[in-house]
Amino acid sequence: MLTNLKVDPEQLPKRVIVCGDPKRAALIASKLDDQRQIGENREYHSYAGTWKGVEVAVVSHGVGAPGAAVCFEELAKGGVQVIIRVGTAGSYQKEIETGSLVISSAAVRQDGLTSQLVPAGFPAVANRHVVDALVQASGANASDLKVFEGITLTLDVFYSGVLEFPHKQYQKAGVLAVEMENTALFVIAALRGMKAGSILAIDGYADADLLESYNPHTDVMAKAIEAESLIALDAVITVS
Ligand SMILES: O=P(O)(O)O[C@H]1O[C@H](CO)[C@@H](O)[C@H]1O
Ligand SMILES: O=c1cc[nH]c(=O)[nH]1
Repeated sequence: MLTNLKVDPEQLPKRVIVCGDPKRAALIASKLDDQRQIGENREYHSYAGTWKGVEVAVVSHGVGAPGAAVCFEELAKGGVQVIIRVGTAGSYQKEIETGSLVISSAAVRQDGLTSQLVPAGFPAVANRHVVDALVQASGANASDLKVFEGITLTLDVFYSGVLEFPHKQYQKAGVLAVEMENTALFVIAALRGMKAGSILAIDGYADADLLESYNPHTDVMAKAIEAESLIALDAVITVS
């Protein structure tokens, strides 16, 4: 039994969709055939079923890299081979508007977790086959939504303290979006031999004021999350 997920590895499919929010996990899982819950403990809610005839799991990892890392490590222990994160993020570029999608090709390691796992120069990169599969699946599922591909940033901070967010320098460097778990996913996947990728629905422009207007519970976001979920499900079953 996987200790924190409380999932029996024998019941765990080798292809997994992960997301922060347990309710989003339930929503994505509801699209599967033969859907069943295979675990529930803390923020980790796990489901299994089939998508277009292929066994897939959906697991929530909560907010932030350390808790998510526990999830990703236990999925690796359970024999998982392909993981795609279906997340939300703030935009770093004005042309990437609310409701757009971003496929992360790599993530800047501004989190604390990965610096305790690997040296500073170790890259956090998505698997190229997973990125390709996400781009391919976007063609069929994104319809009128704009889809971007590029570097994202992972931060530990959601509400700032007395220090300023590092948004401006990364906006200038061409980073597309900011979220809180991609580096943990990409580094742990590299260490444990899993293929990982991430697609993000944009919930606003990330400047110092974003958190005052932050609202991921709108119709525009629901549409983007629906589209990215279908894209990720199609992609996760095509990666070999
Ligand atoms: O929507 P999820 O997948 O949780 O992703 C983003 O949303 C959370 C912050 O509200 C963080 O977990 C961040 O990475
Ligand atoms: O970390 C996050 C997640 C969503 N939106 C943000 O602005 N930041």
